[in-house]
Amino acid sequence: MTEPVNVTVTGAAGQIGYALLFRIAAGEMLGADTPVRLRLLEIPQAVAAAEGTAMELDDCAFPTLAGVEIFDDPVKAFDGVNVALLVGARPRGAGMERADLLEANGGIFGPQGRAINEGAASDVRVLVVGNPANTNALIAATNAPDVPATRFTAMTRLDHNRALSQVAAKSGTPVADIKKLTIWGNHSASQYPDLFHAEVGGRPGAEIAADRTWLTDDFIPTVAKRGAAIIQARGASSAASAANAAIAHVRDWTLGTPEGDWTSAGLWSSGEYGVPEGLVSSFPVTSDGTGEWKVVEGLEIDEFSRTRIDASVAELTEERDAVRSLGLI
Ligand SMILES: NC(=O)C1=CN([C@@H]2O[C@H](COP(=O)(O)OP(=O)(O)OC[C@H]3O[C@@H](n4cnc5c(N)ncnc54)[C@H](O)[C@@H]3O)[C@@H](O)[C@H]2O)C=CC1
Ligand SMILES: O=C([O-])CC(=O)C(=O)O
Repeated sequence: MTEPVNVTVTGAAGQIGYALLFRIAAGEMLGADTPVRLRLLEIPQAVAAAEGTAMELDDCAFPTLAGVEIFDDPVKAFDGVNVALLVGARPRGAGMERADLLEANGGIFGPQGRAINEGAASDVRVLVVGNPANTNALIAATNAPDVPATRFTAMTRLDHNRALSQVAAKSGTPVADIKKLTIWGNHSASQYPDLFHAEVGGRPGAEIAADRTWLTDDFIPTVAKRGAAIIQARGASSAASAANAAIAHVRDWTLGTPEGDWTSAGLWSSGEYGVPEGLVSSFPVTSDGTGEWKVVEGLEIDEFSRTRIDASVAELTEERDAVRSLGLI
């Protein structure tokens, strides 16, 4: 067995945390040969609940689980961290404006970014799940100036999986035969799920996208508003599907994406596809298993897609400007 990997999960006592921790401990994220040491970060009021989850983790007797520790201090929780899953965030409360939400989350992701800067292992990889995920990743990255900004990513894998499932239902093609879908932009209702470069059972995605009524009135809004639809139906936001997407994001990042396919992730832009440098935006990405995401290059973006990508990027720019004016970055 190799040396255990330190995995810190914030918001560990929340609903995504409960769906996530057991699968990480079972080896589904980093592989069955890689032991993990779980480090759970919670706010003081939720530490007791996290302790209950740790007891259950013990009771599973996972061979890949090398230990569980619980913290209410980010400096301690991120000391020596290799993989950080930033799930805990401040949900939007009644009467809260967007700026209030950004400010409240700045109070979480700023200190967490500084703690990662101070104590993380040199190979640290960070996935931000807590909303607004892209801008929270931007805040954390900006507060960690000694860690490469490309190590901070935001989760759009759930949107990617939702898009796969919608295309499978529309085309009658198994999910396994749908490749090269892309989520562009923000993890919000402005995101753009792009079918034009996809392969659907060996046929070009553009053939399915040719049904413009389905594309614009059904596919795009269904994917973009799926989070709200789940909340409406379940009375709580997506948890098991979000945990599943987080595991897939980290697994592909560290172990590699399948040959002949790509996935979607929110990455620190270096100007690809006209997305201003320093925004955390979703792109089509591959990984060769060396722990670096690469943006897929050279895709042709037509007018239809350009307008939608630009609209989502404009929203990211507004969020960036808002957190800048609040002094959070
Ligand atoms: N990017 C994506 O695709 C998705 C993102 N989300 C977001 O993930 C986040 C978590 O969702 P749930 O687990 O359902 O929420 P939840 O409310 O069940 O759990 C959040 C947990 O975070 C903890 N927390 C709050 N502040 C913290 C801090 N400073 N440090 C450590 N822990 C802290 C809370 O005590 C709570 O236990 C939300 O922001 C949600 O909107 C949810 C689904 C998909
Ligand atoms: O919409 C929400 O609050 C939760 C979320 O991010 C999603 O399910 O995509």
